[in-house]
Amino acid sequence: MNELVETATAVTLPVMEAFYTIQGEGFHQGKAAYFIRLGGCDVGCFWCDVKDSWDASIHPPFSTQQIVATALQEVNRTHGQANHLIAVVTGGEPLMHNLDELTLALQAAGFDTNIETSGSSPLSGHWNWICLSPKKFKAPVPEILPVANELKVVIFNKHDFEWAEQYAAQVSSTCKLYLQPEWDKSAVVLPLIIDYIKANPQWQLSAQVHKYINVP
Ligand SMILES: C[S@@+](CC[C@H](N)C(=O)[O-])C[C@H]1O[C@@H](n2cnc3c(N)ncnc32)[C@H](O)[C@@H]1O
Ligand SMILES: Nc1nc2[nH]cc(C(=O)O)c2c(=O)[nH]1
Ligand code: SF4
Ligand SMILES: [Mg+2]
Repeated sequence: MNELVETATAVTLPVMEAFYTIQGEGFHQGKAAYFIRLGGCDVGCFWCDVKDSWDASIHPPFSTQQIVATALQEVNRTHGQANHLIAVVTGGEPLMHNLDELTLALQAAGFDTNIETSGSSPLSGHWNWICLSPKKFKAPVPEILPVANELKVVIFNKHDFEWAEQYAAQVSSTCKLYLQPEWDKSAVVLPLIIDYIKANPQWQLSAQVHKYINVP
């Protein structure tokens, strides 16, 4: 008798680290959030603050079931339930992976799903919140612009304001607008950002608060 043997391979994703902390950036800054940092990035920002994430092959693969079980275990230990607690999927560039299964499983477990992305790979996943941080080194795919909930542009020098406006013109009218100083250039660019926001109050400051309060 010929039988079809189902060889369903579980989806696995390279996980660099996962941690429960305070969201330090953007619209949800200050809220408790469980971060899942996936390995792999093909964008190559020279000022990236997590370059160890770039090579996916050095980060061990985990099934979505394992990732979600670990998330539930961690938040249950500290909080008691996942009900609408934010799970932030970041990286690396998380959209290098198909995130449909992970986000469905996170939502089924009760989490809200938020993503931090450069938008440079095709959009996948089911998201409660999309934070788009476009990069000059690999442009976002056009389909992510109208669905971004938040546009967060890293400012490295004075020319980046004009570049930020080009993206602000392409996102939806409800998309929140943030300027974030490149961490090592903060002394120079933070005063420029403050002046810019005072003159253009549709923009807000995102200051990477986690780096000031020393949480992951
Ligand atoms: C490490 S990235 C990972 C997610 C995705 N690859 C991206 O770039 O959006 C997370 C956030 O940190 C920002 N970021 C990375 N390096 C930074 C730096 N040196 N200073 C300020 N923000 C930085 C990115 O722009 C992004 O908004
Ligand atoms: N606390 C905290 N907030 C963050 N917001 C975005 C982060 C990221 O690296 O994606 C990040 C991070 O690494 N830590
Ligand atoms: S896209 Fe994100 S993870 Fe990739 S190099 Fe740029 S900041 Fe780093
Ligand atoms: Mg970070």
